[in-house]
Amino acid sequence: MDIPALRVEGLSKAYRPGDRPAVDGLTFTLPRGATWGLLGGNGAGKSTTIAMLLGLLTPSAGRVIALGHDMATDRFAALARMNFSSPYIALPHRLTTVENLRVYAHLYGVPQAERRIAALVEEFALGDFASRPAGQLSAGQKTRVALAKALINRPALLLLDEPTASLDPDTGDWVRGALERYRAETGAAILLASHNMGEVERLCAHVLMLKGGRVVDEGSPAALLARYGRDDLEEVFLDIARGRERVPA
Ligand SMILES: Nc1ncnc2c1ncn2[C@@H]1O[C@H](COP(=O)(O)OP(=O)(O)OP(=O)(O)O)[C@@H](O)[C@H]1O
Repeated sequence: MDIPALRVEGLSKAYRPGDRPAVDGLTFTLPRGATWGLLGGNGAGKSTTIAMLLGLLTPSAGRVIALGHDMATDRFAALARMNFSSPYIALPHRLTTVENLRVYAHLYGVPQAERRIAALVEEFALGDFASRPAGQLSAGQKTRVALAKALINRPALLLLDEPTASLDPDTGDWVRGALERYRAETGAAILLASHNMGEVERLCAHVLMLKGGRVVDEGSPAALLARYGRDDLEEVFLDIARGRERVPA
């Protein structure tokens, strides 16, 4: 039987008892080798979802099965084959780019770590600031180091929270290409939370539209465009955010 990259069942989180849940009964199955998008306005529950998928935040209810491992009971087996990048989690700022990559390579037990680091320095063009402390890098440079860190253990499941948010359009485009290549070469699955509709249209086979912690619509970008009678995902997003009815089929 083919084990999906991620199975999420009835996942919910209320930060305080009695609060409206930030994530409310999320259920989906991410197949291996697919890139899916998690879209939603500010406060829709994307980061809370990703934090629960990584086991950083304990769900109030529901289950996460990552690469066949239940995150509640068998988290470390899954985490060894997962990785992530998030603008909310800083790299140790006194360590240089390469020292950071060495620390993470060690944590993940990456074989032939120096070769892997050299390949990532090359791929993400980190050479100019390889010996500079992470705390002295620009936001865009930090993002590239964080993405290199996210790929260090060749993860089978990659969770990306706003992976290109601080990048200029050219670098953002190039990072999207690198992610596509990584997925094509390794068959990894990627879940991507993003506000960038162009990015989601380009990378994602399927999109979950979140509002108030719930999936209010989902489908391939093409199916969503057709369903709402729109030309781009930005318009679909605005329709959903503003509660406009979809165009009748
Ligand atoms: N640590 C926390 N304590 C209490 N409430 C929180 C906490 N973190 C997030 N929330 C609330 O949970 C809800 C979902 O927030 P979350 O950060 O998951 O949304 P998001 O979709 O990632 O938003 P954004 O696009 O703004 O990053 C929001 O109402 C937010 O205020």
